[in-house]
Amino acid sequence: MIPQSDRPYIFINSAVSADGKLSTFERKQVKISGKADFDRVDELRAETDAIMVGIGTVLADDPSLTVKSEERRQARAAAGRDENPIRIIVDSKARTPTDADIFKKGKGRKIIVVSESAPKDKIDALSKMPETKVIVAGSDRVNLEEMAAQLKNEGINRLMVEGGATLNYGLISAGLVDELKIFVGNLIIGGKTAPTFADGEGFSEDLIKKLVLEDVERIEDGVLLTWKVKY
Ligand SMILES: NC(=O)C1=CN([C@@H]2O[C@H](COP(=O)(O)OP(=O)(O)OC[C@H]3O[C@@H](n4cnc5c(N)ncnc54)[C@H](O)[C@@H]3O)[C@@H](O)[C@H]2O)C=CC1
Ligand SMILES: Nc1nc(O)c(N)c(N[C@@H]2O[C@H](COP(=O)(O)O)[C@@H](O)[C@H]2O)n1
Repeated sequence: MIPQSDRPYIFINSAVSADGKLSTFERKQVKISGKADFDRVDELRAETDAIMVGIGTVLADDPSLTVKSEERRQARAAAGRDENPIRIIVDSKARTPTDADIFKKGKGRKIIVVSESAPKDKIDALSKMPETKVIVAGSDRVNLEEMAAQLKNEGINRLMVEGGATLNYGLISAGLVDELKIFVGNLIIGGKTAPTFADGEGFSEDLIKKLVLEDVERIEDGVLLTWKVKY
């Protein structure tokens, strides 16, 4: 586990259904959050240095990961920051499409984190995208600890992760997550193959992660839970 001083402060924000799912079994995006929760997420985005998702989320949702409020974008610009936080994709094999929305929507830096196993032509194509840097960490799959240290060197002190299920699990099992913000919405999605908050291989009983509850807040018909991760 790398010391917190050598990496950004990392928190995950996710919206789950009452049965803990992130999306449907077809991996179709679901509006779990209502207007008030999306606005809370927008404020969190505006306050962070960078936002990260896994390639699975890019291929499923094609998110732009921009700050939606004009006022918040202007406040960032007035403070000498880019209008949007740095948008980061964890993408071992460099599968990010060059026509993805993160390249088409909003200004600001993008970082694609790949492994040494990524095809060179794909890395070259991504490196040529405007305001985009490709970082290599790990041999076959992205090494998340190495990535976190490199992101600190890029000047990122506060990093917001927005899923998905595999990346959430990978970061938590690598001991890289400080805080979780989980909005539990008023719906049941169901499905044994639908992504949950943390998928991956799962922890054996002795390695299960324990959390400390920091806050509980009702937002419309859902609940926002804030937890710190115990290591
Ligand atoms: N409700 C919500 O708040 C959110 C829901 N989602 C949903 O989650 C689903 C996507 O989740 P996943 O398919 O699990 O994809 P993911 O977004 O977690 O990306 C997983 C990919 O990350 C890459 N990766 C590279 N190195 C890794 C490492 N060391 N550890 C872990 N991952 C690594 C791998 O290529 C892996 O396939 C979609 O259905 C999407 O709609 C995604 C984000 C937020
Ligand atoms: N906070 C939240 N609530 C939901 O109900 C959601 N479905 C998500 N999904 C995440 O938001 C991303 C879309 O971002 P853009 O609107 O394109 O900027 C999506 O990819 C998930 O990460 N989040």
